Amino acid sequence: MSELVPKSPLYIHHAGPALIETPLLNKGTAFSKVERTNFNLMGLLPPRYESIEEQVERAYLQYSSFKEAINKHIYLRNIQDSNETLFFKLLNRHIEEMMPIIYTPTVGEACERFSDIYRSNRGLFVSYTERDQMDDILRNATKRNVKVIVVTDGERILGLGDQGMGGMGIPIGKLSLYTACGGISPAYTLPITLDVGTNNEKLLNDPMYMGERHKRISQSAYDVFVDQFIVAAQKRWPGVMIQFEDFAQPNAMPLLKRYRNEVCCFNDDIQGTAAVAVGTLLAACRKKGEKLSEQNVVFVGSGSAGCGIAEQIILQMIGEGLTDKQARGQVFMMDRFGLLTEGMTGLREFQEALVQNSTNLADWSIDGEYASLVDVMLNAKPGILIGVSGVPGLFTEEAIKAMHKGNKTPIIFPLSNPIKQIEARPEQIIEWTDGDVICASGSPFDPVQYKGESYHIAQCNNAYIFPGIGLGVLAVKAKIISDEMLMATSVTLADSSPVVNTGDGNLLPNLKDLPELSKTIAFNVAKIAMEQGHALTISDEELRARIEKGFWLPEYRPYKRVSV
Ligand SMILES: O=C([O-])CC(=O)C(=O)O
Ligand SMILES: [Mg+2]
Repeated sequence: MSELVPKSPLYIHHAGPALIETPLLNKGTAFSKVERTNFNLMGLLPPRYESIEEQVERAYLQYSSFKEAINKHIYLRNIQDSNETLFFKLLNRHIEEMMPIIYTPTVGEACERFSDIYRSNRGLFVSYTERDQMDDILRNATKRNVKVIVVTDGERILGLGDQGMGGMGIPIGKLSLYTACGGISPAYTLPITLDVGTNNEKLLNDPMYMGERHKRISQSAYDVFVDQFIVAAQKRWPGVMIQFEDFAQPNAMPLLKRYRNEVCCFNDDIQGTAAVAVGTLLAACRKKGEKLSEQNVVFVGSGSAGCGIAEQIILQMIGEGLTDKQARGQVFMMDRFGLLTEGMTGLREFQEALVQNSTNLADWSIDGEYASLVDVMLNAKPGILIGVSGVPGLFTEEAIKAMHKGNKTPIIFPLSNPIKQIEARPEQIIEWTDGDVICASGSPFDPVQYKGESYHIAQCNNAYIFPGIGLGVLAVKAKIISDEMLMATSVTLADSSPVVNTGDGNLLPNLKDLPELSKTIAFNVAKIAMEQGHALTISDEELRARIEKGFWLPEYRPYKRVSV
């Protein structure tokens, strides 16, 4: 359809080699004869004129010649750094195959080996030692009209811990999905890494490591530095949306609290993961014909992601009629010491609100001093188990079997990424429950074959959520991102569950349907933003038209030269 609509020309200054070397503008062999003449490109390209379709075909052949996922990743990143339109066309064509390559799980390895596989620059590296030049650094961004920033400090990359400057792979991967699935033009996106050092000894001792070679700076210096960055970014691109990504627990929640009412921002690991988890849980409960508020829920992992999901579940349960106290009584948080209970010391503020009180546990029988996962399974008889620990193997056979004994068709989500950090693999969970389970994971898995049946594993990943948030925020220029806007994303996701809607099919929409889902999420997010007075007010038709018209598609536009 889009091919049939004549594209309006883009007026550009670049010409000659500089044009071919600008990834946002480069068309490679697709530059027409007229363009090659007008922009001084004659002789710089092989003589044949190709369509983007032909370019995609060649790129896919080259891509397929690589066996290892990391080499495929390097190849795709190279295309992205030389021709963004082609990169996104290729990605759109093969999203199911390529998402695990540009995103989790392969992006985890790309972060761990960032310095080894480094090819060319993308985004901004804002390092602590260069903080006096912050404004200059931001001015150097090759994109002038930035609307979405994903920023990390590399301290908690997926479940892989501190990757220092190598964490940059994550903002790059997330923003690729903003474009591929959320239609945000790559001209509007900017990945940023705040390099404040690393406590990863392996990196500090690695001669190849390209980041700042010192331990992470002190908390007080860190707070001032992040503040300086947020202020500078808002000054450079007023109203820019900022997604905090993969910050470690001690900083993630405080940063969110500090900025969420001041600037348009959210934390993907706390709020994005909570939104996708609640949306997927709502769909799973509807599939069972039950309510979320009827379930006991157990978390393995009580960091900011786990507690973020727990609070969102509690809100949902309250919405379904429970009191706050009743809802909290149904949510059980475990960390490395066992179940979080009243009176435990050393808990963070956001964990304090989620401890179990002793009256609730009065009739529990447990083996040791603290309740183990098996104890919790046997006593709480949860319908839902969620893993956000980053520790592989924590869902043991004994615990899963104990859960299944107390609950028919349990809902089990091992969400830790990448795959090597997962609490239990889907095929194990299916075997231990004899196939009587609803399972979703954070990273992608092939369908599991068990006793002649095929089990599709939903990928309960915040990628279902954040592209739509960005699209909605941009459509109405939202000033902040409220809890209600996030809640709307969960409900939208649950409402688009194929199995809920048709009684058949998967728990979550297919990845190739993400652009359409993002548009619906964007519409619902923007509506709430307008209702709450966080955005400009426009009619539904206008909103729909903006989302549709603003949705960037990877097609080459004709170029005209800016006359000087
Ligand atoms: O990046 C992903 O796949 C999901 C996520 O935010 C995380 O695990 O930190
Ligand atoms: Mg993350």
